Amino acid sequence: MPLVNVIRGERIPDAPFNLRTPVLRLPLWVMLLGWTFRALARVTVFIVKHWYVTGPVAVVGWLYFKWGWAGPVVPVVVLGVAVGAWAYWHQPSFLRFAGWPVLARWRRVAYRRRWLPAMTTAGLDVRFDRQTVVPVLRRVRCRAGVDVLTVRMVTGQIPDDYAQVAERLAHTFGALVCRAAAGTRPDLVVLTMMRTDALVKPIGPLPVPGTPDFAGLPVALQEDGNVYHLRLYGTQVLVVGATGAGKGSVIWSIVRSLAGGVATGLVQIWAIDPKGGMELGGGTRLFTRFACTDFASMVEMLEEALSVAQARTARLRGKSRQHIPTPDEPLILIVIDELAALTAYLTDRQHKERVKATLGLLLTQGRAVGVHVVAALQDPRKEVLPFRNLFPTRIGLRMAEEGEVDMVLGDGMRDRGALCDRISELTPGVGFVVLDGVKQPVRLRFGFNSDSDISQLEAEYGRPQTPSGPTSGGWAA
Ligand SMILES: Nc1ncnc2c1ncn2[C@@H]1O[C@H](COP(=O)(O)OP(=O)(O)OP(=O)(O)O)[C@@H](O)[C@H]1O
Repeated sequence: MPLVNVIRGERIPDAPFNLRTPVLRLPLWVMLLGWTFRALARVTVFIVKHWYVTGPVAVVGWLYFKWGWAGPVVPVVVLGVAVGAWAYWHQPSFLRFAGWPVLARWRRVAYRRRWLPAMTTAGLDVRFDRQTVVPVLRRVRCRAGVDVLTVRMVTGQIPDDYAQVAERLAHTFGALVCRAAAGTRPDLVVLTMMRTDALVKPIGPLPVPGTPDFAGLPVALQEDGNVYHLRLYGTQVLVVGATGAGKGSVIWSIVRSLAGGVATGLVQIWAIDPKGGMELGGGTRLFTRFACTDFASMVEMLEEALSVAQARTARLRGKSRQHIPTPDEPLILIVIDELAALTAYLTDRQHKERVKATLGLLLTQGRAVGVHVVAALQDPRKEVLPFRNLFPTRIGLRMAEEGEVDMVLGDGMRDRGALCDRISELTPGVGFVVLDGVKQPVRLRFGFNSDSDISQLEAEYGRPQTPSGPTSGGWAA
């Protein structure tokens, strides 16, 4: 083997036996001695490598030899009872130190059995120096419903090669979904195999924080069971999803997470619901301003928000780069359900031009001075929303077409696992988001606020309105 032709990966022999032409003539006893040493070395390596099986078998054998049947039976029963009690009384530590590691060992054997055909049929094997080289399965870890495989890639491969065939790998290994992400070292890729879906069941409304943390609002549950915190500071949020995808649940989850601030005056929510108030009309006392039928008042609201943002910018220039909300100068959140109604479907040309002129400036200037926008949209095409790229935070719910995913979440995100077009119609509120500094999209489900939850939220945190002459379908406080 020439030392220069070495690449990472597991080499697969081409034939069951590789016969080499003899170059040295050795006596039979030397050959026998060599084979014996080799066999002994292999047995020793096997015993040490599989200590978790060979160790207990040796102990049980020794006990049997010493005391007959009673020898192994009594300790095995005592151990079984102790493990059962541990699992019953403290399941988290049992799972962490015993349950998951044992399952991971077992699963590793199952993955190893199917590894070579899986890598070959997925096109992840490499022909090099007249040999087949496949990626090495380094480690398997298990969590509830998830297997995490650490794989050492063959030289020349990148994590995106695995992301592109992730669906094949999921079917091959019997997982619901497989996601590929870069590992902790450049030569490693991490494959996450989802065995069960933690997001199948709807999630109820999350608790309302007394004082909202604008750097992390609790709005959804991630598939690993952690709460997803949305950062509002310094950003604008776009929510894209087909009809019935649950855009309303995203909006209400955000409103809910800010309700504590609404009650204390730290937050003002200005709501625009061009669909006649069907979505947001249920909780109007949470909104300082609300417009739902009159497009002129919607445009005026946007223009007023822009003038607030510009006045704050002029005041803070050279003093601070981030506005800190106070009851005197609250954070303003403009919520728009169906943004395309203002940017594309509006028939009045004049209004449309005013929206375009205002929105672009508002999105760029507002985020540093506490004037934020959360907008929902069904159709993410450029002709519908020219401002897509001005929303740093984008949430993708169920989408109608494959091509829309990268359009919303960024190039290559569908390959990296954001399968928005595959989200079931039966799971509204499920979506993907790309977190700051993380290349892989995160799957989550937003909490669902029923009509009675919204009424309760309004009753608890809403403020009495002081309409200064209601505009048609809305008012200004
Ligand atoms: N997070 C959720 N969990 C469970 N069910 C949900 C969730 N979000 C929405 N739903 C259900 O799906 C239905 C449609 O949701 P929603 O109205 O929010 O969709 P949408 O995307 O706003 O649709 P449209 O664009 O047609 O208004 C709701 O009536 C509700 O029953």
